[in-house]
Amino acid sequence: MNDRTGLALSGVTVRLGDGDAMVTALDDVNLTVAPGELVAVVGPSGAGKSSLLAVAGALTVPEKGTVGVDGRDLTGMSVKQRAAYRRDHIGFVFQSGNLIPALTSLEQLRLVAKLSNRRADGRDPAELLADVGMAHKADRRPHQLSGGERQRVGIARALMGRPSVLLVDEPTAALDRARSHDVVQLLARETKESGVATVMVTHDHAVLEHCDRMVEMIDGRLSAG
Ligand SMILES: Nc1ncnc2c1ncn2[C@@H]1O[C@H](COP(=O)(O)OP(=O)(O)OP(=O)(O)O)[C@@H](O)[C@H]1O
Repeated sequence: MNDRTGLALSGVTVRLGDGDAMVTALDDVNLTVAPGELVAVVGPSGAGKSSLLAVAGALTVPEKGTVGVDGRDLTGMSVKQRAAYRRDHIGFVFQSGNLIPALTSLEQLRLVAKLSNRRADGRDPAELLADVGMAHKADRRPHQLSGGERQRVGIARALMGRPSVLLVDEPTAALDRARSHDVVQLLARETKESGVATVMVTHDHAVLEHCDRMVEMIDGRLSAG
């Protein structure tokens, strides 16, 4: 964890579509997120928030600019290198938890351990499940869990490989107010404890109090909120 410097996007420009339908989804975006920091990204629909997560997670490569994770620039990597880097250093949490229907909570985490090359220094699935308050539901499958519980398992799964960067897309979209606070509080705590640089896209202004910082995205440009 000592060689961590977090996430650094510099001069990132992403264009999507082609011809007349070309859209500048990200326009010269700069963003740094330190290890242990939780940064919220807000902004209207179509502003470029998903595009930001996609470049930060090495799912897409920007037309211009650099995307650094712990000082390594992801934009110069081959597709294969990026996939490996993503698997080993970046965690994703999606709106609905995106869990595998047939697997229990514990099995969701064990599967990650099995697929990862970094098994030796990964987290212990049962311990991590206990950390996120889900030990008592280790044997439940996703359809037997509430939305908030599914998110907890999704967060634990994303942290299994000790990622440097955690990318979270609308984690409270399907949750009521109390559950939303619980889930973002958990994210804030895990961010600190595991020293991960976390970016959370949200429409939910009620949960911003748990974040270290907020930035606003409008028309592909980022400004301090
Ligand atoms: N594959 C694509 N081809 C062309 N344009 C696209 C494509 N994907 C997204 N866009 C456009 O790029 C811009 C940014 O989209 P993006 O999905 O990043 O916004 P967003 O802030 O995440 O929106 P939302 O809050 O609705 O999810 C929008 O104008 C969108 O219409």
